[in-house]
Amino acid sequence: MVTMGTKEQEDEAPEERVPHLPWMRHPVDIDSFSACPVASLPRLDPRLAEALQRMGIESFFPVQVSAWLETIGPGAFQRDICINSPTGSGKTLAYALPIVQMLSTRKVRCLRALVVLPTRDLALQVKEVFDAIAPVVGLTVASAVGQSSIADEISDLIKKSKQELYPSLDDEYVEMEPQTKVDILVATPGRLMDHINMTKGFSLEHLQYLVVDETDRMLREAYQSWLPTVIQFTRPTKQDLFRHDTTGRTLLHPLTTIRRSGVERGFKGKCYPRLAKIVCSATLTQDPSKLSQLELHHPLLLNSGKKRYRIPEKLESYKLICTSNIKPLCLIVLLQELRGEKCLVFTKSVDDSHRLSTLLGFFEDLPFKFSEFSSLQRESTRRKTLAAFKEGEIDVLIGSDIMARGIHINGLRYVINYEMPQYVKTYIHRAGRTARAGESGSCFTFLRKNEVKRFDKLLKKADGSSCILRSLPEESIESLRPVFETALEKLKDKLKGSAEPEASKKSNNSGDKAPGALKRKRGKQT
Ligand SMILES: Nc1ncnc2c1ncn2[C@@H]1O[C@H](COP(=O)(O)OP(=O)(O)OP(=O)(O)O)[C@@H](O)[C@H]1O
Repeated sequence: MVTMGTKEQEDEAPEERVPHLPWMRHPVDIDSFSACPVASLPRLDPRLAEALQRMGIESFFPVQVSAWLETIGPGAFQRDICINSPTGSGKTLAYALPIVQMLSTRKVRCLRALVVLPTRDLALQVKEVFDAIAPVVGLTVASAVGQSSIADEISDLIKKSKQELYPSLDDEYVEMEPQTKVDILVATPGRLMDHINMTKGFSLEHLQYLVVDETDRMLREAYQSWLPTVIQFTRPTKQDLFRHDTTGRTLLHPLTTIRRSGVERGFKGKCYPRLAKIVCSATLTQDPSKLSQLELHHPLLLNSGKKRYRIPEKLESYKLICTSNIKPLCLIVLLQELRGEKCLVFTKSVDDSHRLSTLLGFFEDLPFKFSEFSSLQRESTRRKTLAAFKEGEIDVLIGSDIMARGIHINGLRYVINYEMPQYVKTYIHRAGRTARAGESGSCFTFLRKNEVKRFDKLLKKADGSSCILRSLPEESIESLRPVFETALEKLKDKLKGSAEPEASKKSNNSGDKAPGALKRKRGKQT
C-alpha cells in the first residue's frame, strides 16, 4: 500500500476552480434529496426491502436515493454515474442496491457485475454488503482478493467443465457456455488480473455493470493495467460480430446474453446494452486524463455540497498547537481526556508509527490500551489487531494511511492527526473514519505554530469545515515530563539496537500486549 500523503497532491487544486470537463460543471446535488424510508422507495423489490430491514436500515441516505433515481428510477441508467459524496455517506449501498435489483430478474447465471476496490479489507467490507442483499433475490456473490488460495477462489468462481460430463458436446458450444458460478464479483485489481490471465473459464464477456470504488485512488495507480484490460475484455470481438450463418441466422449459443445478441443487431460495433459504470469516491478526481481511462458513457455527476470536497456534517475539527519536543506528551494527555474511547492516531509513516508506539510503551499505567497497525505487519496480525480494536479490547490504534481509506469501525468517535496531513484529501479520508452514517465524531490535528496558516488554508478547500482551537492542561503535560525523559533514553537505546539486524526481525514493540508482532523495514511508508 502506498502513502496517500505523497500522492494526493495530483488532484490538489490551488483554488476551487471550474472543472475542465463540462459534465462536471452541472452535477445533480445530492444534498437536495432527503432521506427516504425503505418502504417508500419506488420500485424496490420487497425481498430487498426485507433484507435491508434485517440489516437495521430504516431509511435511505440522500446519496442512495439519488443513485436509485438515476438507475432504477427515471434515469434508467442511461448514463454512467460518478458519485462524489463524503466519507461514511453510504456510497456502498448506493451502488450495491440498484445493481442487485437490476440483476434480480436475470435468467442465467454468469458474471454480470464487477466491483473493484484498492485493498482487500475494503473489498471484503463491500462484499459483506452484497452478501446481505444479493442472496435474497437468488444472486451469488464471490470475492477475488487473495484472502484464500487461488485454487479455492477458482473453485468458488468456476463450474466444472460440461465437456468432462458430456464429451460429445460441440467444442464451440462448451466454449460459449457461461462457466461462472457467480453473478457478482468483488475484487482487488491484482487478483482480478490473475483470474483474467490464468483462470480457465473466467470470462468478462457478459459483464453488464462495472463499479470502481475509491476511484481517484484506483486511477492513480495502474495496478497491472487492470482497467484497460477489463474494458477490452468486455468489448465485442470480431468473432462475435460475425457469428451468423449465410442466411443471417444467429449462431450464438442459446445462453448468450442480450448484450452479445445486441451486437448482432448492429449497434455500430458497440455492445448493447453497454457496460454500465458507477464510479465513486469522497474525493473524486476531476482530472480529464485520468477519468478518460474509464471510457464513461455520457457521465452524470452526483455531487454533495457546493465545493469539490465535503466534510461529514457531524464531524468537528480541532487543532492543537504544540512544539515537536512535547508532542508525545500532548498526545498522551489528549488520549487521557478522551477516556479510553476508540481512537485512531495517524502518523506520516510506518516508521513514525513504530517509534511513537514504542515510546508510549515505556510509559507505565497509561489509562488506555494501544497498538501499532502497520502495513509491514503480517496480514493475520493486522486482522487480529483490527478485530481486537473493533471489539474494544484495544482503545487506540497508531498507524499511517493504511487505515485511512474506506474502513468502517462501529462506534469510532475520534481521529487524531499526530502530524498535519499534507493535502485536504488526506485529511478527508483520515477524518472520515469517524462521523460516519450520520453519527458525530471529532478529528484533532497537532500542529506546530508555523503550520497553522497552511492547515487553515487546506481545510478551507472542503465544504462545511471549521476548526476549533483546543488546548490541553499544562499541569498534566508537566506531570509526565520525568517519565518522558527516561522513555526517550530507552527509545534511543532500543532503536540503536534495532538498527542492526534486529531491524528486520519481528518484534512486539507497542508495549500494550498487542495481539501481533511487527516486521520492521526501515524507511518504507504506507
Ligand atoms: N441507509 C442507511 N441507514 C443506516 N446506515 C447506513 C445506511 N447506508 C449505509 N449505512 C451504514 O453507513 C456506514 C458507512 O457506509 P459506507 O461504508 O457505504 O460509506 P462510504 O460513503 O462508502 O464511505 P467511504 O467514502 O469512507 O468509503 C456503513 O456502516 C453502513 O452500514
